[in-house]
Amino acid sequence: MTPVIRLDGLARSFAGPPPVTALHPCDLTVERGEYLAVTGPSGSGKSTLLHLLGLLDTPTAGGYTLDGIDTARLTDRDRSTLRGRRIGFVFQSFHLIAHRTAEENVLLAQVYNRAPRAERRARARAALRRVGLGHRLDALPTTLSGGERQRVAIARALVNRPSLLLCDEPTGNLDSANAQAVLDDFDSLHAEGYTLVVITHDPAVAARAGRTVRIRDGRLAEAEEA
Ligand SMILES: Nc1ncnc2c1ncn2[C@@H]1O[C@H](COP(=O)(O)OP(=O)(O)OP(=O)(O)O)[C@@H](O)[C@H]1O
Repeated sequence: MTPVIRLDGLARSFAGPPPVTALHPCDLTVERGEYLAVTGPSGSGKSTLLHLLGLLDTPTAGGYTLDGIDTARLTDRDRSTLRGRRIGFVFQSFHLIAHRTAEENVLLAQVYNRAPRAERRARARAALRRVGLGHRLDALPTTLSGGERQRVAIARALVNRPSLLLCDEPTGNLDSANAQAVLDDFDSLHAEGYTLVVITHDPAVAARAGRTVRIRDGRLAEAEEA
């Protein structure tokens, strides 16, 4: 089966001054259905890797194949379409649109799927019900708790049935009960066959993933089994 992610010598430097190699050439394969944690101290290169994996940035060397598609060959527009259709993002600070309801936030994520509006609305509601928010469809983010906001973000990330769920410190702004609820959601998504990559500095979050890679000073290495 085609891996979801294949990195071949992927690297990112910044010209500076001073010049910085944020990510040294790295190889990584993530198979469909894997649950991978990426850990590393502050400044190690986690965000740099996240931006590359999320097609939000382009590498200075090496290749990234997503779902068998060589991303280096794509135009900016095709990269955006690929990102919109195949990657679901969950960020630490939720990134919801403040003046739109939960349902509208999830609806708006579907600009890249060509379903009719009624179907998109039905999908948005189903995604919100899936994360236990069927009763808060019309709520504005400001009226939701942090845990509820993150569950709206998860519904938004899922609504296009992405190949990859890319999560950046997803529990970083949550209390421990809400963090557990989000991690439980990730477990069930993993059980359903979703591919998850979770970037975190929290060992308790990483411990939930089946596999961990570590970044240190821009170098990626497979972590030993705990
Ligand atoms: N746009 C940029 N220009 C120059 N240097 C950069 C840029 N972005 C990141 N860096 C440098 O690359 C290195 C890796 O940064 P990165 O943000 O990926 O680390 P991180 O592991 O995500 O850190 P944190 O956990 O604190 O967010 C750092 O030395 C950083 O200063």
